[in-house]
Amino acid sequence: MNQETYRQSEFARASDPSVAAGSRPNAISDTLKADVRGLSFWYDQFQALKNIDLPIAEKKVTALIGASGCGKSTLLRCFNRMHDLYPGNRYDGEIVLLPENQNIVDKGIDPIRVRLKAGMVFQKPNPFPKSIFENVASGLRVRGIRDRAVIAGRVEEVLREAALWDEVKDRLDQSAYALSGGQQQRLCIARTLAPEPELILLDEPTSALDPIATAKIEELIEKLRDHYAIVIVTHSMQQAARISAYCAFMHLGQLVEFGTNETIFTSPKEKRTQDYITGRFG
Ligand SMILES: Nc1ncnc2c1ncn2[C@@H]1O[C@H](COP(=O)(O)OP(=O)(O)OP(=O)(O)O)[C@@H](O)[C@H]1O
Repeated sequence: MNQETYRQSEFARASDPSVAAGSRPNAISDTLKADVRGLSFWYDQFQALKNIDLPIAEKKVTALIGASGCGKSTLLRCFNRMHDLYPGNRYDGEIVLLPENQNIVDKGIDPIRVRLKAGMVFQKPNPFPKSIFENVASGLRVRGIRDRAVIAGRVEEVLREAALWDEVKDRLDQSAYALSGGQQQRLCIARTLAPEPELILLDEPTSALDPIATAKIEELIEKLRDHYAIVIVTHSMQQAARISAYCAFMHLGQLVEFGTNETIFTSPKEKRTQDYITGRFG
């Protein structure tokens, strides 16, 4: 265990007296970027998440898997407080962002600030009806950056990071809608990277794309994971196996099993996990 990981596990014990040393569920040896602790969530009367404990490792991909309706997207949306847009929705428990030790589902924390820290990319590419340049630049202006040279430099930087620069550098003023679906999705990823998020949330980011565009997004995720903590919802077991370091299998709002990619796909402990990954249900 490295020093930072040790410090964090000590922190987890110290800040949660109900968790005895060494008995914390789903403990991992990697440095944590976020820690979901006893998280429950309600859409009005309906409880969609039940007491979830889930560590999110820094600079790794964590995949949320499970049958339709099990709560994957609901959990992902808690990380950027998207549920706050609807009154009646309610969280209980914590998602602690580390190392700042901030519970991002605490009502006292401004959801807009949370969204700058946790950027989300959706199933269908959703660029703004603006130019390619403006799609990325608008994320910087939200952060209060006004200097045109700084904005132009950062736009180029993130378009390069999103592996899109070479394809768009000569047409930055064109509408984002003129791009292919795969390019639009990489533009949405660039837009998410612009304000320098701490966490990247991907909700089935390739489900609307063809195999070639999917491969490009997966290549991109493999590069981004060197720099960011990434949480991805995917229905593709092959995709989860290819790109994730950790997997969380969910069922009916509960986290049934969490482990390294290798454990989940080769020797899951729970029969329900085994049945799902082998295609026996879902
Ligand atoms: N806005 C909402 N209001 C009420 N219930 C909702 C809402 N959104 C989702 N649900 C319910 O919460 C549960 C979890 O849904 P969620 O979309 O998180 O599942 P999922 O695992 O992401 O499914 P899928 O793989 O089909 O996207 C489901 O029972 C769903 O019907």
